[in-house]
Amino acid sequence: MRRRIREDGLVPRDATPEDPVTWLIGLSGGKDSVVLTQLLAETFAEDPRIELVALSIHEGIEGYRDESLDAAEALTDDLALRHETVSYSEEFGVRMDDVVEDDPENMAACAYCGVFRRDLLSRYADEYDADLLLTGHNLDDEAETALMNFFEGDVDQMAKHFDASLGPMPERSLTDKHVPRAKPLRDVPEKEVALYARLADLPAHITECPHAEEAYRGEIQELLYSMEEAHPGTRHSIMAGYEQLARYAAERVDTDDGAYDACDTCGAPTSGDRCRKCQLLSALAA
Ligand SMILES: Nc1ncnc2c1ncn2[C@@H]1O[C@H](COP(=O)(O)OP(=O)(O)OP(=O)(O)O)[C@@H](O)[C@H]1O
Repeated sequence: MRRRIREDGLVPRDATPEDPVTWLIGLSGGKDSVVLTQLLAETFAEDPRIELVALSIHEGIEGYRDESLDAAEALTDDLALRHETVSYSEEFGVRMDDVVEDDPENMAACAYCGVFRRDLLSRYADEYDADLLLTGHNLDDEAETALMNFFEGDVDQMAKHFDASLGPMPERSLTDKHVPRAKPLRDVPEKEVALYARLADLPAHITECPHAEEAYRGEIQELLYSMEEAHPGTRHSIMAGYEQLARYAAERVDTDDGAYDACDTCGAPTSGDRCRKCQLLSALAA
């Protein structure tokens, strides 16, 4: 993780103890974000150039999220880290347990949840003046995303991925519309993250979300498991090649084509009149 942070140039050269940078960590209380938070806190405990803040989002998933937020609370207490908690119900007036029942757009639960979560992570990153938003995505998560972009033939998405979170900082085209993101655990296989959480006895909540049903991602996951078993190292080589291709794509595709506007309803950056989150909230309210 430390090598990844160094190679990606995540700590800006001009950060000083007098003028530190703020890193917002998305802390779900699951194993990946718990390990990420623990390692970042250890690494930067004595570094006055970096201020860490953890943000946990309660999606309104009874039982599941209550327990993982307890884990997040225990960890941040232990690390004496600033920890903020927000919820879909307070922010949007919806709970995922009800959204899956209503399902006005006939979509998987993760499709709603991902839009709402991204909105809150970006909004609070802005609110806390964060310079970087860090999430616990691991090697398996990233290799799945890479393969999905390949299989969907979505080169523009590869370019966006590079500029948003994948590329080394100096090589990314950054916009002032979104706080840059980073995934420092993206070289570490999921099983190794889980093992670390167990061996370090971290308070991680290791259970699958009861609403998880991303059918396509599930198929890709199966494919990756079997390829990795037959050809160890497949995930790493996918990522090495993908990063290179995404870099070339980002050089050719203008990922900030100036098409950003403010959403008519909430003011969030969007390429249309209304952002996706506001469209979904209207559909849920109808
Ligand atoms: N409820 C949440 N609150 C804050 N951050 C979140 C939340 N859910 C996800 N994230 C961020 O997005 C990353 C990837 O999400 P994913 O759905 O894989 O998480 P998870 O399986 O709930 O937990 P983890 O990845 O921490 O094991 C997480 O590692 C975390 O950084």
